[in-house]
Amino acid sequence: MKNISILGSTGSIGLQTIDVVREYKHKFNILGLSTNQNIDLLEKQIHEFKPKAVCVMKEEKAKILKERLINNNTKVYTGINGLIEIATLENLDLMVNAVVGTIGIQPTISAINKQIDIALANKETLVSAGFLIMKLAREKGVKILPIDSEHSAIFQCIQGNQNNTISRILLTASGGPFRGKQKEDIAHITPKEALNHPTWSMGEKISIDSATLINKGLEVIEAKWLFGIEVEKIEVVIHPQSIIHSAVEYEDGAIIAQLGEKDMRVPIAYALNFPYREKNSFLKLDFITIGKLTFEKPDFKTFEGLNLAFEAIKMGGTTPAVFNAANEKAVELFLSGDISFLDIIRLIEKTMVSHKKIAQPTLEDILNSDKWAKNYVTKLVK
Ligand SMILES: NC(=O)C1=CN([C@@H]2O[C@H](COP(=O)(O)OP(=O)(O)OC[C@H]3O[C@@H](n4cnc5c(N)ncnc54)[C@H](OP(=O)(O)O)[C@@H]3O)[C@@H](O)[C@H]2O)C=CC1
Ligand SMILES: CC(=O)[C@@H](O)[C@H](O)COP(=O)(O)O
Ligand SMILES: [Mn+2]
Repeated sequence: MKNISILGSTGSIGLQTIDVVREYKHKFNILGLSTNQNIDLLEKQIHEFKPKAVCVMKEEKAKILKERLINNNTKVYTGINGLIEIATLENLDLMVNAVVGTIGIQPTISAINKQIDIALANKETLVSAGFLIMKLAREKGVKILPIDSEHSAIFQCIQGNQNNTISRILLTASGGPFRGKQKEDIAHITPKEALNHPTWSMGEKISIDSATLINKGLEVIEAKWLFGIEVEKIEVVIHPQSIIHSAVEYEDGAIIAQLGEKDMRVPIAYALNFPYREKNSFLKLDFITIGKLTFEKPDFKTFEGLNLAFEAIKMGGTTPAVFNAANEKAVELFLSGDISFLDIIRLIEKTMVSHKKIAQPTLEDILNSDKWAKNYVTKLVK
């Protein structure tokens, strides 16, 4: 039995992780769960899995849940300290980080310090603090197992090839709901249109990131840290069918790709069962039904956010943290109807220009830069 905690168990990845646990009931025991505020769903999960402890980020919601669980053995925590508690519970073997945004940084670092392996969906954590996290994980001998579909694909393609040099990573992208559009076509699109992802069903924030192609920018940075590869060797390829989840080219010209249905439970199950592949009931890919797979160059002119991501990682230091934080805040403002779709990019750019980079940041510098960038974007919009 592997003891796991799921941070963000009420979200898209969280729920699919729960599904994976149901699929392999005999293999996993849930010790901890967490939500931002969805206590109704968390309560159902508590009754099903009887975890030792849960965290409800919002204090007022945590209070209500505590009252509902008066005769229950599950402990209810709240706030960032509560989230860290769930990430570091005694006897935990694996922490699944499925929260959205940089709130995931501190629990990840705390779990690594306790030598708990991480299954990581929360890409913002690596984009912002990748250098510190990967260094700490190496020092503590902790595994960071990717859940993000492209990174899981790359991770699968490098198994058994660790002694060979990668010449190129082919990072696939669906192109999002506005693939093929010009800037003027997307200037006035609504959140509903932007949330309509062509191939995946995901949480709101990542869906908007896919629409701006910033998701791919975040993923380039995530891949750099996870696989220790220069960004110059990462090529973004638009692949509208989302069947090839990414590929790795070696020096001899051989390209190894990972393919599969558009089902996040496959990379989640791989991370949870690593290094084993366990049988499951998930839908399998049928080549004949797919017919053909196509590829295109990304449109950097329309989707400038992708350029900004490359710029941010080349600048290094606290710049990727600022790029990420400005995006997080701008996406929130777009979803609440306060700014337009193209404002997302304008706000990130302005924030990056005004930022005074710290070249060798500590964790505190990164958390401060994150806070600064989010406040800066808020002020720009007021
Ligand atoms: N969805 C997908 O298919 C994929 C997602 N990812 C990445 O995985 C991560 C999660 O994405 P996704 O599942 O789509 O997101 P969702 O928005 O669906 O879920 C996020 C989860 O985190 C909780 N949460 C949100 N804000 C906070 C906060 N401030 N403090 C504590 N908990 C919080 C939510 O609680 P509540 O329910 O109360 O809102 C929810 O449980 C993201 O980093 C995303 O980029 C990567 C690849 C694919
Ligand atoms: C499922 C997954 O991993 C997402 O990150 C997905 O890749 C988003 O689709 P885009 O390729 O459109 O960004
Ligand atoms: Mn992805």
